[in-house]
Amino acid sequence: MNLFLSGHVDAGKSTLMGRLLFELGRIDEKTRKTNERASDKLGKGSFSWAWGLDGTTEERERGITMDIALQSMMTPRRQITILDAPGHKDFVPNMISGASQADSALLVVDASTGEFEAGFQRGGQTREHLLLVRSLGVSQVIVAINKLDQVNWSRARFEEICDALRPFLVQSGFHPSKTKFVPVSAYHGINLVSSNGTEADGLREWYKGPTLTDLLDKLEPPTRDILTSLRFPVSNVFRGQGSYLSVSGRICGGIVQVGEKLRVLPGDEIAVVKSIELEDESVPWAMSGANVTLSLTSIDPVNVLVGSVLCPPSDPVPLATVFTARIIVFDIQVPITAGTSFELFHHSRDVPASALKLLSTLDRATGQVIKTSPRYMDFILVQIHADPVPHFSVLTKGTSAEIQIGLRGTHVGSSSNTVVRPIPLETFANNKDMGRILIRRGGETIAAGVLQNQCRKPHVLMPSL
Ligand SMILES: Nc1nc2c(ncn2[C@@H]2O[C@H](COP(=O)(O)OP(=O)(O)OP(=O)(O)O)[C@@H](O)[C@H]2O)c(=O)[nH]1
Repeated sequence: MNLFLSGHVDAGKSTLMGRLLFELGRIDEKTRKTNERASDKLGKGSFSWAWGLDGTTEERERGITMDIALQSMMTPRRQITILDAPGHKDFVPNMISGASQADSALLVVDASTGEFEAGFQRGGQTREHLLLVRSLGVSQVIVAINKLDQVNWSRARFEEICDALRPFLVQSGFHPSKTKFVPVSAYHGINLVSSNGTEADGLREWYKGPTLTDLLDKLEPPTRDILTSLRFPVSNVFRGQGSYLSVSGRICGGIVQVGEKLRVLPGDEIAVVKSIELEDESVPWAMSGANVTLSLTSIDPVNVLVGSVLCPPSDPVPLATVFTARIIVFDIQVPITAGTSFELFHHSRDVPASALKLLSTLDRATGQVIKTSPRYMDFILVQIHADPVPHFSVLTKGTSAEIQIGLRGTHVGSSSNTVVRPIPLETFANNKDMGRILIRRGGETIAAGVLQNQCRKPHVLMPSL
């Protein structure tokens, strides 16, 4: 399973995972001691557990996670790949890339006084992460209520936080039966694998439920579509051993085998799979859902980028610059209108785009069309009279709608011309993993959606606007 670790900045995600990996035997005592000594030296002793995950020097010096760190662990019944996402607002795009590879989520919240509230208020990362994760198809979430040692293991505080989160989780689309809460102290390693020991006395007085590991062990394994054509969106590109080019990411459909020829989209290049690495082991094949690294030959590295999609030459993903999508608008202040510009996120790719047309509004619960074909005059009237009633041509918070989206051009070299480059996009009906998009504006996620269909357009040169 791919477990997406999320939460507000400093909630204790890296500490929790570092400690859990240690308790489960993935980090040995020697490494732990080395991390402890090195973090003490930098005056960051409290981050020693996080060092198991925060790998780069900058991350360690700043004490924050910036990129997606991958780790794996075994609980008694599950093999879990952890995607540790950055909690800091500036790194939400990295987080989206991680969330789009996940099957389930572990949300860490800080129970200390005022901290949960800061993360949960509007603009806090707890809300945004939950919405994003659900929009990207994750339906199971475990909420670890952390740092309970700081509030004397208060049962009232634990329940207060559960009560605040429950309605929000339901509103965001998580089914209550797939939402679990667990009290923990990551730093002291309490209730991660066990709640034994005198330090956990305060917790045991009122809590007899499962540990975090028990809950991880009971996550429902996702179904994998292995009968569809291979879809491999590239989330990282690096030089591998020898002269090979390595790409990593999650297989979003089908099976990949060593020796297979794959088309790299966008483009006409064909690469050959030299080897496949899964969980640090070389394997002859891997299937949908696995996070793998592929070594490629016969390919010029300039043709493979983060966001490229690898697929069989006989069944390529369609390329598009214009397409329709069904979206749900998040809690926004400035409405979306025809012409609104934004950043479109699709797996690890983000491109400038805009809403070309608002086609219809939909009932959020049933998906039924409420209104279609808005007239342009309606839009003008709304603007002139500043009509406060949410109108079809203006998408306000909470609305669901079908819209047409067009990619915008990017400048090429020093010329004033912009090029609209088509990107590989597959409909949600064809492949659920490949058909999801997120829309962000000014550093804030304003909507999430699924792809309905693509309008194929030739690769065109457009004058800059
Ligand atoms: N008292 C106490 N402190 C904790 C606990 N868990 C984490 N901390 C402290 O909280 C601080 C932040 O922990 P991190 O693990 O770096 O937090 P994070 O959520 O990974 O932060 P980002 O990577 O910046 O998003 C560190 O000083 C930890 O020692 C806990 O259970 N109890």
